[in-house]
Amino acid sequence: MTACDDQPTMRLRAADLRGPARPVPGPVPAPPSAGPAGRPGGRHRRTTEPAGTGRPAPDAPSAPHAGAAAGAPGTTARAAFRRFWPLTGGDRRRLAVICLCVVLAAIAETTAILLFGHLTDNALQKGSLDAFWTPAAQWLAVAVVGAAIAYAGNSLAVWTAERFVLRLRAQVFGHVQELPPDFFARHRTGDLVERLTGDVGAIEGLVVSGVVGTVSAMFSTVFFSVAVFWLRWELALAVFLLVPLFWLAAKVFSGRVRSVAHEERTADGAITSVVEESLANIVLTQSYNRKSAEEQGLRAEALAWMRASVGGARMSERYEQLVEVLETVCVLAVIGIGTWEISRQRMTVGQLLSFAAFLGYLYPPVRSLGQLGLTVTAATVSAERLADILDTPPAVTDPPPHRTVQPWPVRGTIEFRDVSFRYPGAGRPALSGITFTARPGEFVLITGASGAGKSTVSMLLPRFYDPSEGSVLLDGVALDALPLAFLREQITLLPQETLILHDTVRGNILCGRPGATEEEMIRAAGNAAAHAFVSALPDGYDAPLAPGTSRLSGGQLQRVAIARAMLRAAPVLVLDEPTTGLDAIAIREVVGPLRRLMSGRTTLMITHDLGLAPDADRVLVLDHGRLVESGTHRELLARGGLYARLYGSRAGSTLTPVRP
Ligand SMILES: Nc1ncnc2c1ncn2[C@@H]1O[C@H](COP(=O)(O)OP(=O)(O)OP(=O)(O)O)[C@@H](O)[C@H]1O
Repeated sequence: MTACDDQPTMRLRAADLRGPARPVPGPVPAPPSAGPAGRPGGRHRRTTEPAGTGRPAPDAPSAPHAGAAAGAPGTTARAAFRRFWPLTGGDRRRLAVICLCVVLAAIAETTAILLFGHLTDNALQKGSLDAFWTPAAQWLAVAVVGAAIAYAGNSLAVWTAERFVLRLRAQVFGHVQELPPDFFARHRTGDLVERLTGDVGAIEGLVVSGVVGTVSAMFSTVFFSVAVFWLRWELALAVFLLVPLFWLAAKVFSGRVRSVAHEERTADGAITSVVEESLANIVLTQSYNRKSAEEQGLRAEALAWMRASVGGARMSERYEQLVEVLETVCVLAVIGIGTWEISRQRMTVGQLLSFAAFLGYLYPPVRSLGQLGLTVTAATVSAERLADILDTPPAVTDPPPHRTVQPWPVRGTIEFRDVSFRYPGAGRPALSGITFTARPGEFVLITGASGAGKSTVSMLLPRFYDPSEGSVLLDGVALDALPLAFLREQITLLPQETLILHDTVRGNILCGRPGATEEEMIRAAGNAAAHAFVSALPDGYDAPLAPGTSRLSGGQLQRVAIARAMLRAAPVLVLDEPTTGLDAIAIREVVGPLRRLMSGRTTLMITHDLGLAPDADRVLVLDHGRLVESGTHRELLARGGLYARLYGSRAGSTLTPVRP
């Protein structure tokens, strides 16, 4: 699901903000084009289809498709509303103008219906053309002005709703980007995508469209109610006695809305996840003949979605049909009492038709108000899903101003001082009491068995996490006293998997230092031994790349990443298994550029491959999160401990040392 998928939803909702009027069903005629909104046959629809599904939304209890609000499970709709309302900050005046437009539109509709009654009694019934022209002209004028107001209000409403979505999505997306890696391990990407699209749109449905729709419904209800009481208060009273039935119906149905909404949102996210993960693993799928397994996975999620969707639609339809019956009861009551009144000459046909028309216009807003509870109940589901993201604190933040150390020209001394670290929720620490120093320009190689804690060391340097105990320092300054952006500018991280952006080769290299010149970029590519193969591409540096692209080999992609790191020119370099996944030939092509990249920088290289160990100024050996050996390659070999065993057991390194 993409942001674009929200568009029709938004448009539909905003276009319906005013709520189309609905003529009385059955034999009672309604004015042919009563109001400025010009929706005589229109069906009132406040809720929306589920974002991205393109499925039409039924009226009331289809609220599950519309839902929105905020907070952890159990949070009230009011708290949800309060949480997201501040995002309307810059648009309150516009909201006021939209509300004014809906009020004016309701007044225009009321006026139009009164003119219709007048025309019926004075022109139609008497067959007098003279009595036709003036009210007809007035009606036309009201219709034109009303149409202009409705257009202005709806256009503004669409714009305001979209701006809200823009802001909310930016807020959630901004927050997501600060979250620690373990958050992404706990949440499926597809589900997060769904939250950033469908759930964000649903919250707009509560906060912006919900407010405007409620104002519209309230004013319409008041105007049309006053009009029907003014026309025949006894008749109006009889009809109004039936109104609680509508509220009762809405209340009865609200119970199941929440669970259906939750099921549907979760199923939406699961489908997106399955599709996204399956496409990302297409090579695995094809090479291991997993096609039918993947299809079954999608089918299972799609069935869950179908069940939730059908359940929601059926519930909606039951509610819809019940309301139809209730409306018919009201209409029959009006016709019966009206016929009685006309037979007693206490009412004209024009008055009865106007009355019926007002009732036709009155039901949609009354229904809207009745549905509000359902909509809000469903809306909290999306809010809970977003709150799950927004309430997850970033693992690290900038230090408070009084603790912030001002930037300086960093030399690159890295110090781990008695560092211990446990991943959130993990049973045992990944690192225990690690102490070492890497001086400017030194090459420190960190090795150990799988799971020993090597990669965790690399996580602490750019502060993806802070140590549970002890501290990490840069040039003697604790990392948590540095502005995050400054700290991360000083460190270049080349993780195990080559990170490629969906961009051109140029864009991929320049993201190392966005302001760099073309010359600097080409020089970096040259030093990374990438210039030759990039130039040979049909589009050269403008060739598009994408994660998992097959356009370049693994070794070539790694060299693009090295060019990016070269351009960044940070004093500290962290290489996490820089040759993983590369064959011997590719590794040989990468080693030269790597050496140039490491030159003059403090380098921590995390690797199982000990081919470069003789080059290292120091080798650190980790075992079960502890630093068990530290020294040069020769010293550690001579010691005959874990390192000697690791070195002896290697099946033949692919990295070529400089020193023997
Ligand atoms: N996000 C996480 N949550 C909980 N535990 C984790 C997490 N990431 C790693 N661990 C655990 O922390 C320990 C150290 O993991 P780490 O990835 O640092 O080891 P490693 O030495 O780099 O292993 P490898 O060589 O296989 O990459 C392991 O026991 C691992 O299971």
